Amino acid sequence: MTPPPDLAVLVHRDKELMAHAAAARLITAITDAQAASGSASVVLTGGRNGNGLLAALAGSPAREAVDWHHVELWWGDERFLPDGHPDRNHTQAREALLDALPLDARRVHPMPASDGPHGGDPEAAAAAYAAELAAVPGPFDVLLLGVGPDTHVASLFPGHPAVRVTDRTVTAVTEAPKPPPTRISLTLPAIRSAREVWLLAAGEDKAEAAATALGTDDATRAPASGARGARTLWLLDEAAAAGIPQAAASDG
Ligand SMILES: O=C1O[C@H](COP(=O)(O)O)[C@@H](O)[C@H](O)[C@H]1O
Repeated sequence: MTPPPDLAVLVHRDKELMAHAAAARLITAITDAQAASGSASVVLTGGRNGNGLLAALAGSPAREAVDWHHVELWWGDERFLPDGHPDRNHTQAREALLDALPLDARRVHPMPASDGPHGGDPEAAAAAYAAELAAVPGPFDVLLLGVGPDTHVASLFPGHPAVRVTDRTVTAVTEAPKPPPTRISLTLPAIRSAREVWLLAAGEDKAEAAATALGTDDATRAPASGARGARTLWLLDEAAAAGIPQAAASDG
């Protein structure tokens, strides 16, 4: 399998190296975007690999090269839980990195919490986030997605109706197969509007997911396969790359 020219698969030795290499790549992407337009927009992901990247970035002296005040931060999905809940992707991102950065609070856009202005109504919360997104011009520069062992990305799970939503940028997700069951997620069309989509997968429990998603175009069966930007990068470690054909991958 030779990947199309707008898709690359990079394989790093292990998950620590993958996290550090992805963090370095993100710093470069942000500084490049800022050099071109004065600001950069990044969509964060939850999960082990997303948080690993943020922790690596927190420990990198090169993070000082970024003008953090002019970074627009969004989330690809959120667990619909009270603000500050330890399982919220926002809480985990704050702990891993964000609290240590000189960000402009007006440019940080967490998805609504279940104790926010929309109460426990995930549909209203999703609509509010879609409106917030629509108010800020321009495509996302980099959209990060952790790939789940079942090929889910953001909160789009295989076979779940949310994968097929195409009439809005943000959707409520109920009855998710992974706890918590109620979530908010960008839709595939919103993900596909990004300049760059980076899919992160490390560890042997991601090997089957990576092989499946890279071998199909059926996003309903394997949501990660439908997560494509103008440019798409799969960032893997050797364990997660174990099932993909050699021809598809390059050493990171
Ligand atoms: O629940 C979620 O899981 C995925 C992947 O998580 P991982 O721990 O298996 O890497 C993550 O991408 C998503 O943002 C999150 O809400």
